[in-house]
Amino acid sequence: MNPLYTVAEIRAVEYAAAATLPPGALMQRAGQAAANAALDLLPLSTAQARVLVLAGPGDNGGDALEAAAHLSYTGAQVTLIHFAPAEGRVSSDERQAALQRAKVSDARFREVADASIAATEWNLVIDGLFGIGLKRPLDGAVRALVETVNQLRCNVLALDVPSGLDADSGCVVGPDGVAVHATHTITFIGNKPGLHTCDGRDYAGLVDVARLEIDASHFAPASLHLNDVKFFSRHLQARRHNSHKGSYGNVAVIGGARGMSGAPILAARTAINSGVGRVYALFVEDALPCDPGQPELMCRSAGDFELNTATLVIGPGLGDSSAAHALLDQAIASDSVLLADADAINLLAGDAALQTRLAQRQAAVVLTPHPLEAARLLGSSIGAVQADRLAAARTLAARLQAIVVLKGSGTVIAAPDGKAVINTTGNPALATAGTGDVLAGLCGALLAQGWPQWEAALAAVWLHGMAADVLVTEGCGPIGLTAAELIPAIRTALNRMVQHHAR
Ligand SMILES: NC(=O)C1=CN([C@@H]2O[C@H](COP(=O)(O)OP(=O)(O)OC[C@H]3O[C@@H](n4cnc5c(N)ncnc54)[C@H](OP(=O)(O)O)[C@@H]3O)[C@@H](O)[C@H]2O)[C@@H](O)CC1
Ligand SMILES: Nc1ncnc2c1ncn2[C@@H]1O[C@H](COP(=O)(O)OP(=O)(O)O)[C@@H](O)[C@H]1O
Ligand SMILES: [K+]
Repeated sequence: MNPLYTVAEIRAVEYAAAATLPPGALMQRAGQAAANAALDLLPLSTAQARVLVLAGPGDNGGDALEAAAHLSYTGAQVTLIHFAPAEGRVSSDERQAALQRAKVSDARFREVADASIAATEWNLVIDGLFGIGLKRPLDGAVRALVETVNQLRCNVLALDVPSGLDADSGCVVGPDGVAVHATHTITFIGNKPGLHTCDGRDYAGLVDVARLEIDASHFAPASLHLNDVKFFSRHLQARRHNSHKGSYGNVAVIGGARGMSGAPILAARTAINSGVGRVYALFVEDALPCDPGQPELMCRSAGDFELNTATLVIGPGLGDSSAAHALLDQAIASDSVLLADADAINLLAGDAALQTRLAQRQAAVVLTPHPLEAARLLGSSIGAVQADRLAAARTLAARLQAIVVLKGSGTVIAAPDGKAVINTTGNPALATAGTGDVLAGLCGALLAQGWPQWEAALAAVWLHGMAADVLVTEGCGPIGLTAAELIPAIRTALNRMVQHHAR
C-alpha cells in the first residue's frame, strides 16, 4: 500500500536487483519508462513535438539519454543538453552506452548557453539533471538552466526526482537553492518521501512510479507509506438503529483564553458535526454562555468540568497562563484519551516533567503540532524541523510515546515504534487561521467514537485534507477558504466514506 523508500533503501534495492540482471538493464528500463511517460504528455502526432531533454553528469543523465534516443525514434524533435561528468569523474558503463545510443539517434545536441532555449515553444521538457545522487545546491550553468526552464509554460517531466530536490526530506537543497518545477515526475524503483512533503508537492507535480520490473523479494518491508483509506477504513462504522447519543462518546475541548474563544468553538463545532454524542467547549477564562451558531455545544468554565468524562482536546486558544498550565496538568493526570494541540504543546515544551508524565500515560495521546510547535518541543528551529520532517515527527513520537501529527504540506503522522505515514490530501487553502483547530476537533471526535489513536489520526488528516480539496474544486478556495467552511465539508466526506466502506 503505497510504500515510500529512502535513498539508502532505494540504493540497496538497486544494488541487489542489478546483481541479478544484465549490465545496464535498469537504466534501459528507466529510459524506456521515461519515454513512455513523455509520450503520454505529447500530442498524438509526435512528429510535431519539440522535446527538450536535460541530461546531467550522473546516472540520472543516463536515464535521460536513453529516453532521448527512444523519443527521437518516435519522430519527436528531440534537443539534448548534455553535461559530461566533471573532470576526474568517470561515467558508469551503462551511462556511456546510453550516451552512444543518444549520439546515433536523431536527437540534436545543443550547448547549454544556447539563447534559443528560452525562446522556443517546447511541448515538453525532460529533467534528467540529478536524481538521488544530488549532493549540493545547483550552481553555475545548471542553476541558470533550471531557472530558464522554470520560466517555460510547457509540461516538465522530472526523472526520478525534480533536480535540486532532496528525495528524502523534500527540501530544495540549499542554502538559497533552486530546483526544477516539474508538472510530472516519474520516479524509479520505489516512491520517495521527498516527493510528497515539505517542498516536494510544489516541485514534483503528479508522481508516477516505475518499478523497473524489480522482483518484490528485493524490497525490505517499508516503515513509511503514503496515507491510504485502506489503513483506516475498517473503523468507518454504520450507525446502529438501536443507539443513542451516549453511544457516540463525549468530547471536551479545553481552550479559550481571553480573546481566543474562536479556537475551541471551531474545534467543538467540528466534533459535533463529526458524529460525537455530546460536545463541551470549556474555557480557561470567561466562558461564553453559549455558541449561538451551534447551540448544541455545552459551553462551560473549564474549572467546573470532570475531566474523566470525555475525550479531551486541549490547546486551541488555551494561552499560557498558570490556569492553562494547571488544566494541562490535570488533563494529563486524567484517565481520558487526550489530544494536545496548539498552546497545550507550547506549555508542554516548557515543562520537561509534564512531558515525562505525558509519555507515561496509560490512555492514548495524540499531538498535532505545526512545525513551530514541533520545534519548541524539540528545542530546535522551524528550519531544522522542516529539513527533516520525518525525523522530527518520529523523534517526538518516540520521546512522548504518542501519535504525532506534524502538520503542513505533506502532513507526517508518526507512531512511537517508528512507523510513519505522509498524507496526500489537502492543499494551500488550508493555510488560514483555525484550520488546525478543525483538525483537532475532528481527530478528537473519532477518538471519542472509539477509534484507535493511529487510525483516528490517519483518518482525521485524510478527511480534513479531502474536505479542502473538494471545496477547492467547487471554487471555495484556495483563496479565501475559511476554517468554518471546512466543517460541513468534513461532515459530507465522513458520511460518504461511511456509506461507501461500512457494512
Ligand atoms: N544505478 C542504477 O542502477 C540506476 C540508477 N538510476 C538513475 O540514476 C540516478 C542516480 O544516479 P547517480 O548516483 O549517478 O546520481 P545523479 O543523481 O545522477 O547525480 C550524481 C552526479 O551529479 C553530480 N552532482 C551531484 N550534485 C551536483 C550538483 N549540485 N551540481 C553538479 N553536479 C552534481 C555528481 O558529481 P560529483 O559530486 O561526484 O562530482 C554525479 O556526477 C537515479 O536518480 C536514477 O535516475 C536508474 O537508471 C535506475 C537504475
Ligand atoms: N499549504 C498547505 N498544504 C496543505 N495543508 C496545509 C497547508 N497549510 C496548512 N495546512 C494544514 O492546515 C492546518 C493548519 O493548522 P495550524 O497551523 O495549527 O493552524 P491554526 O493554528 O490557525 O488552526 C494543518 O492541518 C495543516 O496541515
Ligand atoms: K531529475
